[in-house]
Amino acid sequence: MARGQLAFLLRMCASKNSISRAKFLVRTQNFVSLREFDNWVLGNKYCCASSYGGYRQFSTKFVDLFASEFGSKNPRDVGTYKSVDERTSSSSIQDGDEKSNEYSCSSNSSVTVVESVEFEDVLENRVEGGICEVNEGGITDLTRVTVGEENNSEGVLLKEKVGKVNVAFRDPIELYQELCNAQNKDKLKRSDWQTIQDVFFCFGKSGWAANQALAVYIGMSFFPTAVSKFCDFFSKRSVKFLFPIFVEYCIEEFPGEIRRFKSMIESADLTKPHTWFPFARAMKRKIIYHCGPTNSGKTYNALQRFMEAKKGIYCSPLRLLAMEVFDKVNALGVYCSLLTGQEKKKVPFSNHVACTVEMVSSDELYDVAVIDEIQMMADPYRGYAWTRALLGLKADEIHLCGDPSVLNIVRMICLETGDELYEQHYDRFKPLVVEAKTLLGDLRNVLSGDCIVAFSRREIFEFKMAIEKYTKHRCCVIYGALPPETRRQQASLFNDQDNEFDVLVASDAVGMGLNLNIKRVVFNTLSKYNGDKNVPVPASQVKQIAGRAGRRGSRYPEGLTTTLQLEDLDYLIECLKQPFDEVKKMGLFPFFEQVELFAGKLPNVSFSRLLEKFSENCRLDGSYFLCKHDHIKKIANMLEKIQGLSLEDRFYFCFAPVNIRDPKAMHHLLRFASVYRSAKNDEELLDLESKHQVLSAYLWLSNQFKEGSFPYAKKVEAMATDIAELLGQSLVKACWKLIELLLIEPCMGF
Ligand SMILES: Nc1ncnc2c1ncn2[C@@H]1O[C@H](COP(=O)(O)OP(=O)(O)OP(=O)(O)O)[C@@H](O)[C@H]1O
Ligand SMILES: [Mg+2]
Repeated sequence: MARGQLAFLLRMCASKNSISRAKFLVRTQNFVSLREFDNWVLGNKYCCASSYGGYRQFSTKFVDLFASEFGSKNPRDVGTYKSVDERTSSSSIQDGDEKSNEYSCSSNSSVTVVESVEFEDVLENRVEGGICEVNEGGITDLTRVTVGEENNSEGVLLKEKVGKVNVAFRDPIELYQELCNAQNKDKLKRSDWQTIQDVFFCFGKSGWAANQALAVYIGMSFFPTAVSKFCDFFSKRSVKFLFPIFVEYCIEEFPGEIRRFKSMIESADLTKPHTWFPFARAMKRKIIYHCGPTNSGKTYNALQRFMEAKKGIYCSPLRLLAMEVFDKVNALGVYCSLLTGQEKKKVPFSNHVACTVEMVSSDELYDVAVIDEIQMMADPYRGYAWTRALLGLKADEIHLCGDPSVLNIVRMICLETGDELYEQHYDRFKPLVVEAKTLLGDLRNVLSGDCIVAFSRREIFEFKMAIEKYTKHRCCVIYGALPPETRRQQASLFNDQDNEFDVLVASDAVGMGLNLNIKRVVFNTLSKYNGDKNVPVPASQVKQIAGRAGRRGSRYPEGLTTTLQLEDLDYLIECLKQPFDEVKKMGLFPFFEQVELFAGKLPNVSFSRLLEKFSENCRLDGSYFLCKHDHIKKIANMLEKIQGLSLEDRFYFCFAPVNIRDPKAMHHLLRFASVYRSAKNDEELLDLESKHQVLSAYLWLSNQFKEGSFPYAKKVEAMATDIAELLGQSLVKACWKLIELLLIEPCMGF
């Protein structure tokens, strides 16, 4: 950079509603400081709109004035300014590799406009995309500059500050002022202090610097004192001071590296997720938010519209709830299929489907969609599925059922998507009553219609056995690890009045939306193991679980709740009293295609490392967070050693619903992944061959003996076909076999 010149960027916004902007790198010449340049701008009656970091932003008006000063026809065209060069330029500056076109302007000052697309390109992302801060969920935009709606009537570009501003973009002069006022608590290390002393020693000895200082009336004799005081000042604030210069340096010296990183960051761009679904955006969707506490009729009302529709989809947070809706709707004569990660029950002639929210497809077109428990958008692990459903469902009418915690966020989404939002507010049918007496720690106080809530499988069975031993009650059990069919069977056994099973012992798997014949919810404890330690159950979850008591239409329309132990009662009351917290962010997770794009920028990296890198570098808008994915990474790590799986295979294997804390389940997943692809060596091929022989033997036997003696013939036939196909694939890639055999049996003359 030529001495005495300061480089800064003039960002000029173009017309309202247009995203194209004129971009200039402007160098002041003969201006001592940016401030002096500002004065020149103001002196020339140009309107200096605002400053952005170390750069100046100007309104469209300024661009026009600036253009007319230099005779440009089109103020938004960099090239036009350049062409003015012939008429007004007084000289040309050669500064490093950059060609600068100098334009004379007023008095004895001049401005240099340098077209610097590369440089601009690098900066654009940072300035336009906002200033980013890395946090747990990737990079979040803290500052956004939006052109268009936020241009006020004077054409002044407004900066929407969402958080603190990164010093990289600060004007050194402003920064200096701020540093002067700041109370500095940073302590330098001894070695850093020594380094700074050395630098200032050289500076103090520099004849050039002393000469330059004379120009601002710092005499030669005072110069060493000034340098020493400045050294002191600087040493306490050196990091922030140096940073803007560091940024300038990096941009000039490492454009390639910066461009590479930029492209990696861009491929991990999760901003503006509503634009990922152009078909849904092209629709004018009507969103109806059924907002209220548990047992207030939200799902019921949404389902009325679902059943009336020609084609509908119901998205549930739980398999059991999807099944409940599937049963209910079919019983009412509306043909409805069931789709969960594990089950596909296609009901002939059905136009309706009840599914778990992860199974939602944004390809199909629906008249009515219901997304139940919409507040789950904020769930740290699964939130992305609700966010995707809300943004991506192609339905004319979408009914959201949930508590008020995400109402504001849904309002914001609807503004972004352009969907119409209607709100319907509900109150609980009958208040939930807390029983102050509790069970006093004695399971003999269990009554018919009680649901005892425990958070571990072991406790669930202990309670079941104790209750059945010491009372006349029989218990059904529901917990997450039970297959959905078994859960459903247990739920209907409990709901059914004509049997002795009148008590339910359950985990939080009964927590959402279900309608069971529960009179009283009794919490065994209100803390839960989170994989690391015991933590209090969040109030929102306590409310959900307690809300299972006294459902309208059940045998007990008035609900009670209490605890097993007296000491837990206060926390229960506290939870039920707590208002719904407003949720500020919703979950997001990349689609496979996004991960694949990112993988292209980072070849030869393991899948779990890729996910790690993605979460470190992804960019998110302020109202989103990246969903936790430790469980996915754990599976990815386990599958690392399996050769030959494609990135897509790995991605979907990692989403398999296995309990990562269950070694058996993990072992089997590993085995499934190992045999998923064709056999990789002779041993595996032999294994497939002998499996096929066993299956063939079964089929042979089933044909020899009377029907029914070998009942699995159909299944076995399907398995045999699969294995035959796998064998075929393996043989196509069987070059290893030849090599191995050649090594082992060279004498056989292959
Ligand atoms: N208008 C109604 N007529 C008859 N039954 C109703 C009506 N509204 C709701 N119910 C019944 O009341 C019970 C609770 O309703 P619903 O499941 O809609 O509550 P919810 O607000 O969705 O609760 P949660 O937040 O727990 O999911 C259900 O069994 C439902 O069938
Ligand atoms: Mg509901």
